Amino acid sequence: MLTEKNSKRERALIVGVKLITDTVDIDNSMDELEKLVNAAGGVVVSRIVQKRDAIDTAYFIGKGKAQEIKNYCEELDIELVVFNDELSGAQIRNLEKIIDRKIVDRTNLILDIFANRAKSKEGKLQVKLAQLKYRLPRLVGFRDYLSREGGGIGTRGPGEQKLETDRRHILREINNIEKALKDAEKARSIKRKRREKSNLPIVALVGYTNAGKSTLMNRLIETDDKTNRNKKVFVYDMLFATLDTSLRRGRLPNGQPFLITDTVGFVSKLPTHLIEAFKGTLEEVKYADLLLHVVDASNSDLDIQIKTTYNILKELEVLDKPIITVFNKMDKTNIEDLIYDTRYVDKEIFISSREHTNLDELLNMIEKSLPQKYKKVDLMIPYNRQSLVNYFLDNYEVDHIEYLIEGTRINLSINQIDFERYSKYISC
Ligand SMILES: Nc1nc2c(ncn2[C@@H]2O[C@H](COP(=O)(O)OP(=O)(O)OP(=O)(O)O)[C@@H](O)[C@H]2O)c(=O)[nH]1
Ligand SMILES: [Mg+2]
Repeated sequence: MLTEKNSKRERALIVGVKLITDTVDIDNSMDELEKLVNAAGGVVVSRIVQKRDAIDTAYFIGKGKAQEIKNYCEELDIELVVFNDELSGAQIRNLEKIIDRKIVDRTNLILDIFANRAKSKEGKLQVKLAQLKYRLPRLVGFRDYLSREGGGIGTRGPGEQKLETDRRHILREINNIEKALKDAEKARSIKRKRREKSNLPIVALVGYTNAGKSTLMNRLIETDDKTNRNKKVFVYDMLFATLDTSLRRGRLPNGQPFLITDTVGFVSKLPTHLIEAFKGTLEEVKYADLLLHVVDASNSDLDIQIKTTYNILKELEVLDKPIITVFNKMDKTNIEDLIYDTRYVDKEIFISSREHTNLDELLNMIEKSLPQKYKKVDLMIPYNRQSLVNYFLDNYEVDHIEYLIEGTRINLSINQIDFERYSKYISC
């Protein structure tokens, strides 16, 4: 059943619990957990779903089931058991005692993927902070397998030995990282101020992981002819391909340039510490004029994607911004088959970034939804008003500049205030 390549990967069993009161589609949630295991470099050999009235405080799934899992692990040569929910330190310890395998919960798995993927210094610090906060109340539970040989999934990130030192040391480290992140935030706000001077409207791409945000970003930047400064972003069929925010330029049908920012994808039950830690990076969303909420229309559970994103946007306090819900991957599904809770969708559009379907319509919608703060103008500035040219060069992205006999001709998009102030220089 396993391929050559898979045989070197850690073999995992995934375990989910469906409570009687749960409304989530457990199969879909387990499919996602399997993808998360793959993204962490493991291979899922088997899965178990248990229906319960309530969670078992000591063992999460109950002692009998844990014993069953132990036998399963021996039979199928499984090294790792991954739970679809967050476990307490005591539950991890108890389960490890019975199952005698590494126990990783969903939170730790996601943190592990992030730890492996983070590239920027800030990204690494953010993940490390979330990991330390997750591990702090679970130190005792973790001691056992962190000291085991091998490491692997669930053990990467902050140095294992460090976790073996005392709580106070970890608290001090958390403190230091928080300070370093504050500094990084300051640096980012300086950069942002510089960008704000360019006065370009900002469109932020948000949504569930693997929905196609980066693919759409690459399509949108193709609208700008100055492509040499517009590097494409990374697209991959894997959860959490994008971890760092990036900013590129696009152009609306009316010629107005705009900035697009891609962000880290969301997933259901995203660890709170991680959201907390990533709030700095996600803050870019706060400065956007418009949000494009990208949804993978081909996924069977649209509501999970939509509500997860909605809740995170709510936490970031950005729900008052205009939002267009972009149903992507329409090449894989039909509009009639889409079932979702319309309460979370205001304006919507159905596209395929891969097949370039309906992108023009999307650009028109973006144009209409962006606050009309900017107007494209062609100005002729006499030579005795050269300081004005300098003002435009310093404060705006100038599309074109030409020095003619009668003065400086300059093409650019300006805000409403400047439009009124300098309307007498408009040449056409
Ligand atoms: N069929 C189809 N596949 C698409 C479409 N758009 C994106 N994809 C594929 O979906 C996968 C994920 O695309 P990304 O653009 O990396 O998704 P993302 O939302 O940026 O994902 P993260 O960065 O992981 O959050 C890739 O394999 C894309 O090729 C589409 O319109 N149709
Ligand atoms: Mg991406």
